[in-house]
Amino acid sequence: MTEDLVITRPDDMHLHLRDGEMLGAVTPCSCRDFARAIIMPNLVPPVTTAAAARAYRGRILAAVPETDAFEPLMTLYLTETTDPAELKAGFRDGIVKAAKLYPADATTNSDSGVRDIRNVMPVLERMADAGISLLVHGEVTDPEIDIFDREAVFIDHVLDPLRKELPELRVVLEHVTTRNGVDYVKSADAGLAATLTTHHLSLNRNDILAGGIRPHYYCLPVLKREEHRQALLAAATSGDARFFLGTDSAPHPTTAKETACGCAGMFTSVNTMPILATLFEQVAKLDRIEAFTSLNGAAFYGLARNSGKLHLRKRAEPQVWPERIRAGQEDVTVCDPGFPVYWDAIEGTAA
Ligand SMILES: NC(=O)N[C@@H](CC(=O)O)C(=O)O
Ligand SMILES: [Zn+2]
Ligand SMILES: [Zn+2]
Repeated sequence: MTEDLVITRPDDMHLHLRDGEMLGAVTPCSCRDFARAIIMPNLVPPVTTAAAARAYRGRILAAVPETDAFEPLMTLYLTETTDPAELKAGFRDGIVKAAKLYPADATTNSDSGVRDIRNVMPVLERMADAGISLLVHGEVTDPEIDIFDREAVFIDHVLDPLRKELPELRVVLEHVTTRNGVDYVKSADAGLAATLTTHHLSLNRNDILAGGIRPHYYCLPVLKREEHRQALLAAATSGDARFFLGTDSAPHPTTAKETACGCAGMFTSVNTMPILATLFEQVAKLDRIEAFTSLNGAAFYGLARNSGKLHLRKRAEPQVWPERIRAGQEDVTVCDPGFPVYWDAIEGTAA
């Protein structure tokens, strides 16, 4: 049985590549299937200047295998002291594609993030004028708010008022995890889009907690109920151009996940495309996978469509990936989607 689906080479519009040995280990995993990626700036210290973004881009390119072509699209980490002129200059030079808003302490390496959105309004106004997109980790950090409600509360209390005040600001609600988030994006006329992750499309909160606690399924925003996963899958497979793939592949050493207080993040860049082909096939929407992974995101960012192709091939036997990938002295555990995957991503042509 050979069923080949040939699609435009995908882009990953939300990716963590880290730095050092981890960067060296995980970058080739993204290059295999993806032509470009929006690179998250939450390094330690964070990427807050155009010069730091340029240097980081150089380190990423040095980790790209010679046989691959991969374009890192850099972002700046917004802080309460971000200089709008610096951001605009980086954008004008083409090195900076967007700025990322992390509410302080919302997620991995977000302690330099924004404590009060009022404090960055002057930067956001300049971004709106210049057409620079704001990418948001959309969760409030108030300890009074239940962790499963933090995205919905962020939308109501932060995002919606912000968009009313600055309707021209282009916003990506990153890793949207709830029906509320999907409905909110759909309700907007223009200038609002959302990325959807591999793991939020594949898994729900039972996968973390039922039958034993599974630290490899812990990520932020945390996995939600099945009804939310269904809403995300419906959005991803709808063809609606406001929804596109951002894997949020976020590698942490296995030792930092399998511990009493484990890090948030799943490593999915290796197997995202086969997992997505399986999910889209399950709902008879394989014809929509190209829009979701390869067309919608590029259109939002005003990028040309990739000329390379990716072949997705149906297999007789389920896929087996290495359980872990070595990264220097550490290793990273590959995300197990929890269902058999009968697709391969093969013969990616770069050109
Ligand atoms: N998604 C995650 O669970 N973790 C990300 C940060 C983020 O995207 O929020 C990371 O950098 O580890
Ligand atoms: Zn995030
Ligand atoms: Zn992320």
